[in-house]
Amino acid sequence: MADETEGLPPRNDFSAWYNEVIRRAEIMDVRYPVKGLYVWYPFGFALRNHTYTLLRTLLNRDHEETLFPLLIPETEFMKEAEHIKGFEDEVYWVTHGGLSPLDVKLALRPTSETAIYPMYALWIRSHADLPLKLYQVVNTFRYETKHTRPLIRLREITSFMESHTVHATWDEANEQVEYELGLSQEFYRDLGVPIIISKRPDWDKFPGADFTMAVDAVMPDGRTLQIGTVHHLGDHFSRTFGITYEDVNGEQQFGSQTCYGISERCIAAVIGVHGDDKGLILPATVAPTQVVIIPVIVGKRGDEILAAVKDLEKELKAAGIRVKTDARDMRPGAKYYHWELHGVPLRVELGPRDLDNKQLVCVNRLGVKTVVPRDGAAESVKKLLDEAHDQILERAESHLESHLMTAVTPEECNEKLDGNVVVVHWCGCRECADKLEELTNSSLLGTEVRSQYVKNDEGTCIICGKPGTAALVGRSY
Ligand SMILES: Nc1ncnc2c1ncn2[C@@H]1O[C@H](COS(=O)(=O)NC(=O)[C@@H](N)CS)[C@@H](O)[C@H]1O
Ligand SMILES: [Zn+2]
Repeated sequence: MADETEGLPPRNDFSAWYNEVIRRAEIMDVRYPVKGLYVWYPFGFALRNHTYTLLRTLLNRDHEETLFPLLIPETEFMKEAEHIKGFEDEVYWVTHGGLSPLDVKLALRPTSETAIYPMYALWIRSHADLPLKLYQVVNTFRYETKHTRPLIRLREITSFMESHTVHATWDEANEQVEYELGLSQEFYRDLGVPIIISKRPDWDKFPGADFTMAVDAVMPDGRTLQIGTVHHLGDHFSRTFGITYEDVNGEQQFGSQTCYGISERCIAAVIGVHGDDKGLILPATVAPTQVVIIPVIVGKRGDEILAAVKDLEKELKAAGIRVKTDARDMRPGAKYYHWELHGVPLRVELGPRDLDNKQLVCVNRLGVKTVVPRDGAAESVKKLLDEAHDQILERAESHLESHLMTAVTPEECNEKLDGNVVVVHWCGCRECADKLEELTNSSLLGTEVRSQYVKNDEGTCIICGKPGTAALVGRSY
């Protein structure tokens, strides 16, 4: 598929590196003839499926999966005023069936509130029907006008996980917001991606929501990537769509709702946060191939080595490890290059000396070499895969920590914003935020900041000097 000889651009030229690694590591093909729509290569799709299997495992603890239609009638889509305002210039419309114009035009879902909530209104009658917690993983469509980019900003979001829950009270919905934030923390820890959670300012919340909690990653260039959002919808949508239930006293009450979204940006974060100059570095939790065995054929013992490699592969497979053997007739170095580009967490070399010494030489994707006994290979490999995960998480955490700054003046903030995220204090008023954004060409990302590297403390507003609280400022994708 892709020519493997020339190297990748250096990672500090992140945009060029990212575009090239998406192609060379066979994640997505960007040549599809519609802007913002991309094609999954099989390797990328395998990575996507392992990632979403992990996400479904976490969601299935207290949600059920379902599937709603793609097309939303204009009559439903246009019901919630805020929602329309927020999406009217992003939504695609279907106006014809064949040659005949449709009497009601149909929206391609940009997100599915207006498809799901009319059905929730039919399903929910009594408090006994609550809480209702469903999710779906679907493609959604947004006519993005900003720069589109594979996995990061698509016009067809191919892997849009959206969870929609209904509760008896505002507080119970709020507990669900906290639950989904905890789920995000676990999901991203399993991906080795450190996150910062914050409350988006009012002008940036999801259209129709009470408030939005956002999950941000910091990419190598210091720009943030919003890799998840949890919205407390209050009863805005339940009033619009008539989602009511009979409470224990026989009274009709409006439901309180949340919705939660994660797209393939989670994969962009794995690629961006972990990679290096040689290509992808994949966490073993989602790597399509976790281990590659490289037979080192020297002299006349080729058959013996290949037989030993076959046994080893069989043993690792039987232990549930996703393993491949690369017995191609090419230089070991060229093989290493290929598997490093594809981010394989662990390489196992087996040559004549290793045969005689009944050992395996294991090298993880960060280059850490360990010699282990051939006996008990599956256990040793699983342990090395866990250690490799800890190492890439530690590497990512220290990158995040070193790219989180503080500033007390707009000038200082402006200086430090290059390649970093900055924590300031902000009084909470829009004017000061606008001023800061204008002075520093950045966005005020959020308050109530939750990260082990950020003190969510009080201070004086960076613009007006009035009492303020910690706020995250950054440039985002
Ligand atoms: N054009 C896009 N391409 C890729 N991912 C996107 C795009 N637009 C949004 N996302 C991701 O999708 C997540 C959810 O989108 S959202 O608009 O914030 N929230 C919703 O749509 C809610 N209905 C929750 S499902 C965002 O946090 C962001 O990570
Ligand atoms: Zn202020």
